[in-house]
Amino acid sequence: MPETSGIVSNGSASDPAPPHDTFDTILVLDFGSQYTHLITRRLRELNVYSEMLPCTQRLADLSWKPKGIILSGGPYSVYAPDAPHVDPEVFKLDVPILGICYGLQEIAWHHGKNVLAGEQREYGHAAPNIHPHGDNKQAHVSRLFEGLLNDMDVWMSHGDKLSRMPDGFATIATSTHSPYAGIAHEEKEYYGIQFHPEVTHTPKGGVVIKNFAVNICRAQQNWTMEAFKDKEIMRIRKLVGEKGQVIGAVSGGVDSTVAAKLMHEAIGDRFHAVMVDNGVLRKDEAKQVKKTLIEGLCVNLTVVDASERFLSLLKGVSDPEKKRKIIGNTFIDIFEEEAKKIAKKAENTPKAGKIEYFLQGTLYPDVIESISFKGPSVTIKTHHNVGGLPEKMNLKLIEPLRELFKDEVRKMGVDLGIPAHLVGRHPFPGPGLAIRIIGDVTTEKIRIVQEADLIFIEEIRKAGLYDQISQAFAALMAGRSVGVVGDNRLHGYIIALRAVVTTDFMTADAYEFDSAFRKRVAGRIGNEVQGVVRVLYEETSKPPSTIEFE
Ligand SMILES: Nc1ncnc2c1ncn2[C@@H]1O[C@H](COP(=O)(O)OP(=O)(O)OP(=O)(O)O)[C@@H](O)[C@H]1O
Ligand SMILES: O=c1[nH]c(=O)c2[nH+]cn([C@@H]3O[C@H](COP(=O)(O)O)[C@@H](O)[C@H]3O)c2[nH]1
Ligand SMILES: NC(=O)CC[C@H](N)C(=O)O
Ligand SMILES: [Mg+2]
Repeated sequence: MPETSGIVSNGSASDPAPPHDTFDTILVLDFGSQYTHLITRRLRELNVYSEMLPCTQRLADLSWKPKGIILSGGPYSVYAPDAPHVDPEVFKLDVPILGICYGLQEIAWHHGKNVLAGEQREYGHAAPNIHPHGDNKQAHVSRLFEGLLNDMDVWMSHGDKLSRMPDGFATIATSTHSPYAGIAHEEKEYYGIQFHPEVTHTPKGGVVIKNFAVNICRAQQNWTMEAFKDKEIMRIRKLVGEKGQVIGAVSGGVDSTVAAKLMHEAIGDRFHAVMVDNGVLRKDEAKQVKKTLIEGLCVNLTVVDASERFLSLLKGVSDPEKKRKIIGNTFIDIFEEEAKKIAKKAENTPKAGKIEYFLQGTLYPDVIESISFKGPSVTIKTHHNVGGLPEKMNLKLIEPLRELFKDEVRKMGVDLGIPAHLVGRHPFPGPGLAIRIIGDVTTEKIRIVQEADLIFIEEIRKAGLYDQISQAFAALMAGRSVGVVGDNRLHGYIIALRAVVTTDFMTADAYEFDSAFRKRVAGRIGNEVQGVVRVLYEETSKPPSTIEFE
């Protein structure tokens, strides 16, 4: 990934003022816990800016100084030969450190290798006792637990424990199974807790995180979406320069629309959005996106109608991975062609220079996997990938949303004046209906799935359910089934409907419609979509299923 790829870069020469230079920043070092991203989340809810980096981050490579460091939990045992450890320089930086679970054990390990496997694992709820510490006359509750009472409800998930207290540390909390549920070295401002304050199962966890970040690290609470947005616009302006041009792929989805609007605010018409009609979009999507982006948001947009090109390449292809690769590669070819055309046009305009950057709407969850020190996990599905593009075209990436979660991006969208119905849209995958049609893709099948999808979404909106559902769509099943239409036999198609509720799209539950709703939609699709004889509802959760159908 190029150095300038986004705002988590450690600050390259061409990267004027990344947020960690402008906002007090808490550095979260990730040991691979499932909850690490929640720590950054909780901090931002406090208006404290934070960045997450792999636990193996070398401090010498960091161009900025954090206000404090949080060491996350992780699945390893610190005493195992291959266990990950932080750069020892972390302990020479003279900033407060909070260790959570593995992080606590890592602090202890660094101070005397005193961690071992416990006899009893501790999963779930616990109610630790908060201990006053200090000498007898001046015993006080640790600053980490200020404002908290005993028997606070916390969530634990560990099997290892400290064998003894590291030198200079004191116990600040105990629980039935954890004599070292909380430890502190108040002079050095090092704190360790065995429980997870970042999860919602620890209701007062936010207070612990606030005590650490605001009271102990003295981080200013000035990170707001508004301030972030304004600073990001300034940063992009400086980065791109007075004449630089930027190209970006937009789909009409939330992420690329917000990124495009932000880029337009920053550099106006020197930003060129390109939307590809790949023939497998939802009904009238290309027309609608054009209207929204050009008329509604004044963004400079070219819609490339490449539907015939895509459909001829997809002809006879049934394997979903092959479909994804064909679509991904053709996307890349088309953007490359468009970038050349735009560059050629710009040759004659004195106000604009060459195209140097490529805009992507990458979000934080997309990044977590790739920056976790464990490295990317196995490929379940090849996500259509515009990431191959900048390298091939010699462009540098700009990813202004790289630090944000979807709901934060939606908030930024609203701040940028994008209408709520657009920022609230359900996600739609780049390979589109091609992966919602099982088997080969034909124009007839595309028509059927588009019409069924339109009815399903229309009814969901009418019932006022759209915002309660994270993603809903129609898919077309393989094979045919016999129906009877107007006294005739019809060997027709089968539509499946899927609606899920999820926060991060990594796991999901089926949304439960009432039977009147289900009958109404099935009835409408059967009657109105020619060729359909059967409508099924799919209710498997993810896992074991996935959200898309292929
Ligand atoms: N038809 C398309 N034309 C141009 N670019 C596309 C198209 N489909 C997808 N992309 C690009 O792929 C990126 C990833 O797609 P993805 O669906 O994850 O995001 P999105 O469409 O912006 O938002 P959402 O997740 O809400 O659908 C988009 O941000 C966009 O850059
Ligand atoms: O832009 C995208 N390009 C893709 O190739 C792609 N594949 C799946 N998805 C979306 O990702 C989420 C999780 O989907 P799955 O459970 O099917 O993996 C769901 O929201 C899917 O719609 C994609 N989005
Ligand atoms: N959640 C964690 O960080 C667990 C840490 C360590 N693996 C333990 O079992 O104690
Ligand atoms: Mg999309």
